[in-house]
Amino acid sequence: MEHTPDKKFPLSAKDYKLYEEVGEGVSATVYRALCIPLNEIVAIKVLDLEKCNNDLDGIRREVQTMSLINHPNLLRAHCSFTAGHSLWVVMPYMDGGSCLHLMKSAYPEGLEEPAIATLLREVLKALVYLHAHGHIHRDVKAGNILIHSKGMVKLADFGVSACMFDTGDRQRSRNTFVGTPCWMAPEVMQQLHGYDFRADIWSFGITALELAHGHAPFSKYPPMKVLLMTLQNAPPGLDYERDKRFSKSFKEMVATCLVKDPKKRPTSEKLLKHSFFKHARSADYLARTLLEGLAPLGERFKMLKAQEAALLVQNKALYEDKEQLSQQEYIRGISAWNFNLEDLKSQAALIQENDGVPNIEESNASIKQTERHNGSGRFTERMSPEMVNHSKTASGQEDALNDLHDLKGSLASFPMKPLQALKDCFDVGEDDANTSPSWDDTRSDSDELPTKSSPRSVHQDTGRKNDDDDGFARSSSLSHQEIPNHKKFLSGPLKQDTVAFAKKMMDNGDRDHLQPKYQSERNYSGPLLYRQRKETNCLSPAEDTSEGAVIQRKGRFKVTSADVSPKGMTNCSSGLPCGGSSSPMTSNLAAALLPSLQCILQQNIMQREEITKLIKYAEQISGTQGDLTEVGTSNSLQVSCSSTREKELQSQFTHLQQCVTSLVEELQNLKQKNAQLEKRLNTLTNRDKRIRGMTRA
Ligand SMILES: Nc1ncnc2c1ncn2[C@@H]1O[C@H](COP(=O)(O)OP(=O)(O)OP(=O)(O)O)[C@@H](O)[C@H]1O
Repeated sequence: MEHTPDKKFPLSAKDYKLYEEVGEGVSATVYRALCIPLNEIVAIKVLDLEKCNNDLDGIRREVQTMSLINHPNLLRAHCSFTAGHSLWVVMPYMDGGSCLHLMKSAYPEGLEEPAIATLLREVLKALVYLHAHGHIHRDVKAGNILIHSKGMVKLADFGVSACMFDTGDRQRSRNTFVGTPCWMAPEVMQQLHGYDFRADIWSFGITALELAHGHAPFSKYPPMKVLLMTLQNAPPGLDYERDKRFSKSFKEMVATCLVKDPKKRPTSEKLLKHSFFKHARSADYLARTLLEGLAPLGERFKMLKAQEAALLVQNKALYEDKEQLSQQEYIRGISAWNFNLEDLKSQAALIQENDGVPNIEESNASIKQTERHNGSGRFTERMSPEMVNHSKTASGQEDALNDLHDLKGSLASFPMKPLQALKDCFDVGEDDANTSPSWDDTRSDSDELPTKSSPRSVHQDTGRKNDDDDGFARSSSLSHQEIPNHKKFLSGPLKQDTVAFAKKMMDNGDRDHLQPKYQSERNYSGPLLYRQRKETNCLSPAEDTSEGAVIQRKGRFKVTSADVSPKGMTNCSSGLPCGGSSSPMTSNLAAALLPSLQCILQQNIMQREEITKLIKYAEQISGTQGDLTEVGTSNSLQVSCSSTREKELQSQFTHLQQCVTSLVEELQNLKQKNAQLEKRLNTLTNRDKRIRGMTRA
């Protein structure tokens, strides 16, 4: 399977015999094949050029890169040629398949650390080579790490790679979104200053997490959300609790890769020296621990594909309505995925149209545990029950609204240039069954692969497949559904659509219900500072005290008071008449006063409780109101504050604010009286004691 430069691979389709399908990509199908003259098993990637008419440059680049590179950890093409409407790329057959397939069929919960270290070290070596030669891979992920049954590891798929020394048109390719969302570095998404090889280091870190968990972080979310989460959330990483089985050095290695500032990420060369890679073992170890006992790749592929197809049938009824939405998501999940804001809007609009199903998704820990893997494709996402539920649930609405809010926030740091670039929606093209190459379905006698029984066969994992999807299982027959043009290229200003959508959501009265989750669920890092401000509910030292101390802050509203602190109370009493200077009183009088003083104290306590309750209630109302007002003032949503409900809430809030203020005043008065009475009582008690003492004497 190693690249053999001396061997001349024939440049004609007739010299190859295609066997079973072993993989599928966006516009390509990969077959195990026999090179007849050389009697050698190879893999042939058949690209339908008619389907790739938008990306011929990408294909040319892939083939060019694949033939020029020369590194044991990079998949190099033997040769390539056209056959009818197709381009055939002949390459070494990696009979273990991709790491993604491997996990899907045998290790759905992820791999063990030594195996991960071994695989990643090999991938890193490939990256060192690529980066040193001025290439950025741009699509590092488990789906592109291929393994051979002898344990060799190769990084594949240069479909979206770019040369850092490119100029002109090719340089422009570094100013567009390429890659697969979950693995994509924030700077690639943002495109503020372009990006370099360090984008691969981010993807490498994500791949490490993918291998550790069996799926990439955020993989259960639709692309819009992945984009927002990557930009706004703290970088993902290995969790102290959840990932106890992994070493500190593994956690550290992942953390060094997943730093949002690309300048702070290590180079591939430096990363290779990280102590984590000392845990790496031999190729033989990989072969023994990962591949032994597995069914041949073609069988595993077939099995997974059948499972995905069954799932599609199972969910057809639910799914039908969401055809376009899911289709679009599916399209986006693949490599060379392109963001399209117009498309995102329509996706949000589609989500919004559904309602009524309770939100079960995000709070459900078991679902979290069985997060689906989107992998390099989104085939199962479009049909898994979870996905269907996602689009049907109230949480879908909620997420959509939240995402639109977030999108608005992100736009501040989101340059206009990429937004324009994004308008070219990735186009799947039309289905054309006639362009498929002819191939032989039977296994050849000359097949190099040993047929082994599979103790860890795909059957083991049937139950999980609902949640665990994979690009690998995309069926050409199923994936080629047409997207109507109006869905492919939606036009119209972003603002209007989002406003309409957000407004509808608000008019439905959903906002109140949305807020608590909206606030608790997010990790507001990044540009959305207004949210952090919103959540500030205590007085900071820098707080403006001109209006009095802020005792509560929600949104743009503040509840202020002259001074309600205990210290303030003491000060307040200082100017009041002191009981000590009053006329002499007998011990009997003091005793008579005691019960009424106790009563006042009791009342005071009860009133205090009432006020606390009212403050809490006012906080809730003001929090909601504050949020809505922020939405109302935002540029992108431009929600009008004039709805009746909002007015009602506003007057309620004002009323409550007044109540709170008067109650606070009342409380202060009572406290002052209380303090006075306490002082008088003390004086009387002292006087009483003195009198008693004198009497005794
Ligand atoms: N040489 C090979 N040997 C064995 N399997 C392969 C080989 N090349 C590719 N495959 C399988 O075929 C799948 C699709 O191939 P590839 O990634 O090149 O297509 P693609 O169109 O670029 O896909 P994607 O959009 O997911 O990146 C791979 O994920 C892998 O499982």
